[in-house]
Amino acid sequence: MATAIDVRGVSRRYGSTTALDDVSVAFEQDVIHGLLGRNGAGKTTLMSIITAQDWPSAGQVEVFGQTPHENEKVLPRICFVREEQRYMDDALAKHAFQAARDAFPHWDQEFAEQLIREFRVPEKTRIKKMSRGQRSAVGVIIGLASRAEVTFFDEPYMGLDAVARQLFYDRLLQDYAEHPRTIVLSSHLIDEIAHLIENVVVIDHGRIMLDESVDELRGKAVTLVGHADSVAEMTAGKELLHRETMGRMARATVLGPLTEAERRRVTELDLDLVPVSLQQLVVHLTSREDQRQTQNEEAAR
Ligand SMILES: Nc1ncnc2c1ncn2[C@@H]1O[C@H](COP(=O)(O)OP(=O)(O)OP(=O)(O)O)[C@@H](O)[C@H]1O
Repeated sequence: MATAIDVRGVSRRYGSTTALDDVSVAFEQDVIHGLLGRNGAGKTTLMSIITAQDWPSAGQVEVFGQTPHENEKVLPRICFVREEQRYMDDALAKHAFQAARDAFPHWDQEFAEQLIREFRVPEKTRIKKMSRGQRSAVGVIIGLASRAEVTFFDEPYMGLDAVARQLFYDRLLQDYAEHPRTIVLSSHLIDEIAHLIENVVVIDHGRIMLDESVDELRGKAVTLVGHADSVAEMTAGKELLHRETMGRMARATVLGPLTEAERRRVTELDLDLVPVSLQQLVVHLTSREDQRQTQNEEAAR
């Protein structure tokens, strides 16, 4: 698979704050990536640098093999939709759509009009006067209809209500299936976007903690549900991520795939194997990685 975005040794300091600390990561082409991390982790900073809206203090970024900064060959191929998108003071939604139509070579006007109807965007209202959700919808529509080869959504859907959010996820997946492209969705709500993403990049304190395919990640743990004694037998000696009991029943998530023999025993014990929550897995793996990095730093001192 080809690489769409290559970030090498990127750091970004704002005064005494290190927003990104020697970040190296590659985003594969034509894949939906999740860029996950807690508040202040460095997600927006990383996206701003890749999309040439900010400069790194050190390191390099390439999009399709070229530096995006001040590069007219690359910039029209990148769309960055952010929650607090700024528009001209008296701009109406139709002005924002018109500007996007001019900026993005693959813009699909018919698709944009369909989305405007579906998201119920009042085209003749000043964007400044719109509700937060309506403003979010303007960004989401631009992100989808631009069909940019690399599209970043920086939590633009946070202002959307449940119906509009579902609509965004549905349209994103449908359109991506017909027009594959590189999409990066940033969020701190992992389970909310877990069904959309194929690859997970987790950032914390400006450092990459995890970069893995969702399938590989899910294969790293199993959740067992059934009689508490049977669950206890199967989880003995394993690293436990989560356990809850409900009367005589238990539900436990353990790290590590099961062997063939263990799988047979699971069937004998009449236990159910259910999909693992990506959120639990990411939280666990990143806190473990965090401890490891802290220990390494202490050892180096
Ligand atoms: N322009 C700036 N000036 C000073 N500090 C900044 C600036 N932009 C970001 N930071 C700091 O850099 C760190 C990373 O911020 P960033 O916005 O990238 O995080 P984030 O992961 O997008 O967070 P959130 O999920 O809360 O949006 C934070 O500590 C933030 O305070």
